[in-house]
Amino acid sequence: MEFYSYWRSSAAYRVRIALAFKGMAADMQYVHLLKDGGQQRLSAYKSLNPSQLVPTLVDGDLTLNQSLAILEYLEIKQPQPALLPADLQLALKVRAVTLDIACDIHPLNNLRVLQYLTGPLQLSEQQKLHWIQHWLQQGFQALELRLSHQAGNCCFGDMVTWADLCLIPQIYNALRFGLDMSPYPTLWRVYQYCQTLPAFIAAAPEQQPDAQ
Ligand SMILES: O=C(O)/C=C\C(=O)CC(=O)CC(=O)O
Repeated sequence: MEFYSYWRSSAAYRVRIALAFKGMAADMQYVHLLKDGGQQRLSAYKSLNPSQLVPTLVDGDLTLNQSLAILEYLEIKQPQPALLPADLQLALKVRAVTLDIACDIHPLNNLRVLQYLTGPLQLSEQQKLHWIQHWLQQGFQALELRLSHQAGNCCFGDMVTWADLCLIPQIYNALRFGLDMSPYPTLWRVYQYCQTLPAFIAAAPEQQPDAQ
């Protein structure tokens, strides 16, 4: 398998955690989102992923974008150790949390959106930061309420699931932008716990060879 990653991409970070957790090897390919005007825009990468986003996974004939689809592929290819609960209702709730993060939080603060705010829309850095923190706060408030009753060490009891794979990179991103995490004690507790697990440590942005 080849995996196209960027150290600070929270979508790539989700998949790196899954690869490490399942002990699956991948040939890492690095796409620098800022260098050369954004290497994701170079034609070689664009032909692999017309969305010009990371991550992309290539496994034989299969070229797959979207981190959640890639997580699903890895789960099918190597079911153990599982990252989804066996209980159907719980597994669906895990999926809903992944969508809360991947659809409703992360895209609003993604690089291309921020570049559009400060480029064509001419927002100041301070206005950009306000935008970022506003959407993080909205998303995290809902997640805190949703998870406070069911979280243990992880979002769903003590089992590491896709929800944690999405949450921890999103909190990493929030910390980058100076978000105060004190209103979200459950999310913060899960973050602290997951940071002690080997798969999360190995997948962390600062551990990647393309980190600078
Ligand atoms: O400033 C940079 O290093 C460029 C890009 C990113 O971090 C990736 C993102 O767009 C944020 C994210 O995925 O959470």
